[in-house]
Amino acid sequence: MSHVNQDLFDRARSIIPGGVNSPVRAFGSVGGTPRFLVEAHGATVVDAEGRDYVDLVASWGPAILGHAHPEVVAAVQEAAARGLSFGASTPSETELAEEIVGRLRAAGPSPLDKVRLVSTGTEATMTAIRLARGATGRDLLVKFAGHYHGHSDSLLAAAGSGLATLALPGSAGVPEAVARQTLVVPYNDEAALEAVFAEHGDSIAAIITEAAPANMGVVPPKPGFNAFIVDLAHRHGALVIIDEVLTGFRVGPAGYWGVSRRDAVDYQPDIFTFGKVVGGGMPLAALGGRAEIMDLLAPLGPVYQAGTLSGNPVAVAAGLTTLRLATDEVYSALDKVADTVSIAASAALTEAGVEHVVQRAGNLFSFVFSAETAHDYAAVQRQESWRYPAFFHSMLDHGVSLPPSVFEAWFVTAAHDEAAVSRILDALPHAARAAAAARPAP
Ligand SMILES: Cc1ncc(COP(=O)(O)O)c(C=O)c1O
Ligand SMILES: NCC(=O)CCC(=O)O
Repeated sequence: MSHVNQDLFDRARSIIPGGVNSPVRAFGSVGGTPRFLVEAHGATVVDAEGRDYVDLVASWGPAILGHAHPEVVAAVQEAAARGLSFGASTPSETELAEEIVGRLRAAGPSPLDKVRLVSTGTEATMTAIRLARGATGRDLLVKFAGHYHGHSDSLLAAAGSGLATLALPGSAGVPEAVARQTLVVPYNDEAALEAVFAEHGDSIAAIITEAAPANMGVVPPKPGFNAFIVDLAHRHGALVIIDEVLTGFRVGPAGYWGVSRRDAVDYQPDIFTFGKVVGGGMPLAALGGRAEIMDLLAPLGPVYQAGTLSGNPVAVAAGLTTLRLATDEVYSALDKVADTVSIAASAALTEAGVEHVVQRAGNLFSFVFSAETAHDYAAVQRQESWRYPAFFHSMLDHGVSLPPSVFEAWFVTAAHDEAAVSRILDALPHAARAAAAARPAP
């Protein structure tokens, strides 16, 4: 038995808190040794012991074309050879902004006129909130329980992703005065949202929502819920921030907003946030909205936002090339892989007698170990989540890397070809039987 991953983890833990630079990587809720990755191509990741896995994490979303797509790598190499960072405007950042705006416009009348590039999803949502507060002159923010919008102070209350995995209600270090400015509402609950607006409507700057939540597992909005949010907020003079950091340009060419339009659901939010796919695997994210809101940002307006590495030319090259390669055919391929894998996983769980529901939003999906579809964070938390570690480790033993938490979506890529999918399908029955045999901790 090789101990390379364990040795690397021990060494990392002695010098990096928890051995990781982002908590979700630590295998905290599934146990065992995180795989230290050294390479990734297409649908495959390779660990430091030389073992390869079919990857269903996709760098938590960005790798929509698969890892190290040759054209993306070539674009990055070319850009790098011309200079890593200038701290000045470049032609390509305007091209990327045009590509983002154009994608939404192609899907219908769009509230996205202007875009600013930043480096992480956290920065995008943090800036969006500041902008909403600047635009409205109000302080309160409404977010939904189980949604994750990055790790800025205002957004860690009842957050999904790593906080769900580690069962943390929020974070230490957030000043009470800041925490009080965030009101948390159960998701998909129109009455609860109306009650919050009835009480605080005059003071609410914005509601922020994941376009389709995928950080407590996947919990799609009920039909019309996003439109309801926008209508209610606008009636009270509040703005709506649609967070598409995870869904944007992954579930469709115009993100989940575009998917909703295809289903004849129209809503016009005020600010969008994007990340992950838009940077093609490099640190790049964006926020955008109507011109009169975006022009409140410095240097035109009074809302300050900046970044030494914002619009970094190497990251822009990765993002622009990725988006240009992410054609309608790519999105159809992703949908098909998502269908095949989710149906097969469900069949395997049924065959093994494990109660579960497939939760799905576009090509994003996950499973709750429960008899009922989950519409909110409380329902997701009620599932038999103790079944997941056995399921996860069985998949890993059979060469498939899943997100190491039941509270995360599974990510497919356009590089999941027949061979990759058949490896997943072969692994599933074993994992389903392991989930069936699992028992809750005493
Ligand atoms: C919906 C959503 N918003 C924001 C973020 C934060 O992005 P980042 O990790 O790039 O800061 C994430 C994921 O990390 C996310 O899934
Ligand atoms: N769904 C979880 C994420 O997207 C976050 C990844 C991270 O925080 O490392």
